[in-house]
Amino acid sequence: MNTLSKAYEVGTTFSHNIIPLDFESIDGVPESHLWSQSDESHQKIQTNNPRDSLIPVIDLSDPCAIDLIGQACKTWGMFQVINHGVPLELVKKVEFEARRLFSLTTHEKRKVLRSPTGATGYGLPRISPFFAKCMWHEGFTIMGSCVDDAKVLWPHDYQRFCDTMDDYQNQMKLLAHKLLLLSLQTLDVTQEEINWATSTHGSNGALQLNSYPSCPNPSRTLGLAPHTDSLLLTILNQYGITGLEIFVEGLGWSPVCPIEGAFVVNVGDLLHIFSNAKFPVVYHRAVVNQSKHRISVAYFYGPPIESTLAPLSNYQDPCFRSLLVKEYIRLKATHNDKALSLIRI
Ligand SMILES: C=C1C[C@]23C[C@H]1CC[C@H]2[C@@]12CCC[C@@](C)(C(=O)O1)[C@H]2[C@@H]3C(=O)O
Ligand SMILES: O=C(O)CCC(=O)C(=O)O
Ligand SMILES: [Fe+2]
Repeated sequence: MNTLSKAYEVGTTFSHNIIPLDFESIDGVPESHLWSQSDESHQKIQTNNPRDSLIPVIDLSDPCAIDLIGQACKTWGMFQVINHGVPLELVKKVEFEARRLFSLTTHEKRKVLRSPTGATGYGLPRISPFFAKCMWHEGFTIMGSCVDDAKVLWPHDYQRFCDTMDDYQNQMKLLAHKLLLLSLQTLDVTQEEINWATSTHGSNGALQLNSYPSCPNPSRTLGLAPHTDSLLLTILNQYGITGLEIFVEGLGWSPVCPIEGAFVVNVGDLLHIFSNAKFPVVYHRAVVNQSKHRISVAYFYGPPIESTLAPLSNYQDPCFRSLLVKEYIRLKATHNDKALSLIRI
């Protein structure tokens, strides 16, 4: 078992619906999924052209990549990366397998439903209990091996799905290490701290397959409500369909334009804390569309859950108190976007 799943396998204090909607069988958007126009999570303020992304696109083979990554992390907490070395064929296989999973019948998918106290499997976004309205979303969470669930879904043909997800998680971990190393080198960091953030021993990853079925009334609902990601770094593929938006002070919700072959990389809460707030966390959400069934795949990378998280020691005034990684995961699970302020000094 992946140790990260231990940190997430905890009783929730919410009694909440845990089953995604049967999107195939409904005509309109039910009341449960209609977000009110006045809800600020839902406001649409797009003042820029959706084709120009604000956040930088960085070529990993560029000799200046390190400075560009440092700059992007400090300014936006987000960037897109190209020439990252992850084989395109594998990236495509992951999309194919994710689509294969989400095209199963509701009955089949519910056989691997994430339990209320579980970490992995099919289900609603974990942040759902913090919002009054439901999201136009279904997800499948993998932490380490997904063989148990895959065997239930495809008793005679589970290996292909598992091998693809294993290969992809390995590639994502390598890329996460590379990107963390580059971004941290632009801060005042000790070798020990670099080792902690990029240690291969006990470090953790999770893969989230997101599915946003086409929606009859996309302007009245949300695919994924605004949130920050919890771990150190997230590496996301939007698979060519627009949907990801970031919140920019003074500008509002602004799209992150999908670029063929690129990954969107963003700073998570743990890296924000570790960097002593030198790297901001970015609020983001996903919107849905009327004609396309959008898939996105996010890899979340984190340090060992039993290790201590503290702001970089070379900075004189730590903004956050130190705590165990698993304690932060618990705080986030119970307080969502208030978690950071609870550990602020
Ligand atoms: C390792 C992770 C990271 C998780 C929890 C766990 C597995 C699923 C991830 C997501 C995926 C969807 C958004 C999010 C906010 C959610 O609801 O579930 C993410 C969350 C986080 O970054 O906090
Ligand atoms: O689907 C997207 O573009 C965003 C997904 C996301 O934010 C997540 O999985 O944490
Ligand atoms: Fe996210």
